Amino acid sequence: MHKSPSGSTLGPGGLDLTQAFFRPITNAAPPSPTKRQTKISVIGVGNVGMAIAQTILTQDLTDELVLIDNKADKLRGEMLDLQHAAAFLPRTKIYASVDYAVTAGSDLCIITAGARQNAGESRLNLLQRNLALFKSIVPPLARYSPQTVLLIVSNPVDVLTYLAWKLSGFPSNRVIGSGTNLDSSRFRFLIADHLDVNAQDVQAYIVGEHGDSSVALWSSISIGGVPVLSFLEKQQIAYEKETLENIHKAVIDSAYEVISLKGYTSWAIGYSVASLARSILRDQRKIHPVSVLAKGFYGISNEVFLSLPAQLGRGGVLGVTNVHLNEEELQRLRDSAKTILEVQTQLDL
Ligand SMILES: NC(=O)C1=CN([C@@H]2O[C@H](COP(=O)(O)OP(=O)(O)OC[C@H]3O[C@@H](n4cnc5c(N)ncnc54)[C@H](O)[C@@H]3O)[C@@H](O)[C@H]2O)C=CC1
Ligand SMILES: CC(=O)C(=O)O
Repeated sequence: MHKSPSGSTLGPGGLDLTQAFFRPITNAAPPSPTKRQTKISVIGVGNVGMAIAQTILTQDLTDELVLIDNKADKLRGEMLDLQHAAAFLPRTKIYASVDYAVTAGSDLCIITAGARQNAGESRLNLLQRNLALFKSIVPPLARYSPQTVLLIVSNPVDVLTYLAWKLSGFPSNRVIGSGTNLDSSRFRFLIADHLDVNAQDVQAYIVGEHGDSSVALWSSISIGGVPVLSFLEKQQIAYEKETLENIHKAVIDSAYEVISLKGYTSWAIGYSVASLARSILRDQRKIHPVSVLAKGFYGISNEVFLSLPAQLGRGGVLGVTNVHLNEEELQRLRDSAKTILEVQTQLDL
């Protein structure tokens, strides 16, 4: 920028930017003082963080998007690359910094930073690698945004959600793990594919650990309002338990397969987390299977986070649905809680 002889600012080509010619809109109303800006911070700009960021942008879920990572060059590169799409996207201010001060006043902080699985590796194996990292991430986030909702995505997501709860000192309703929202989408896709219906018409939940001990709630599946298992039983159509188990196994194997093929998973988790961001920030009161403090539900007496169908809104978790579990599902859910608890006891807080 240069100055003209009159002292006004000159833009590219020496054009005087203060001339009326450059004011594209005249008599514009001043910005509304009552409009509340929404701010989302995404911590970690790897495959998952960027898939989430770009889905949030395309779905117009926030006024400000902040990116944080400890790799300054990659971070700036990702920020610029997204900013350069401004002409094709809803208007969103995008910032990036290695300094957590930029996250101040966030409504939602999404943590995706950390190590990911190698091919064939369990999520639970990542705990020690991501523990130290969370100790450096959660306290500054909580300090700069004391009213925020924390949404944890890094794995092992259930144990790290518990850790984030402890490190933040937040009430449990404001600390949520993305949990089995993704597994349930994979489940709905596979059921829909099997029955040749639309996945959006399939209501079906995977609960428990986001991982190998997850639990499929077969007894509560419905399609277009028709409860599947009781319908099949009443019609005396022998439903194959093995087919059902195979679908659940395919859900568990999904991430392993994608990781062995492309090295990581990203697009589905991007959409999954954007759906959670929408329900929280737009106070949708929608039910999602997400990782919540499970103590007191279904006979679970320990402080563990695992996925249950929960109602999400502006305050975070508004409640947990009283979905009916049969004896087998109940036992599997308690076993899943035990698996998570065993890993959690390795935490050195
Ligand atoms: N909960 C879920 O459903 C899913 C969870 N994940 C998990 O998400 C995490 C991220 O996966 P990817 O993005 O594929 O990994 P990635 O390796 O592509 O990205 C990780 C990012 O974290 C950053 N990072 C590392 N240490 C940091 C620190 N101290 N502060 C700030 N940033 C830091 C890295 O620089 C990198 O940009 C993994 O733990 C993975 O297992 C992945 C898919 C689904
Ligand atoms: C990596 C992972 O947790 C998933 O895609 O389910």
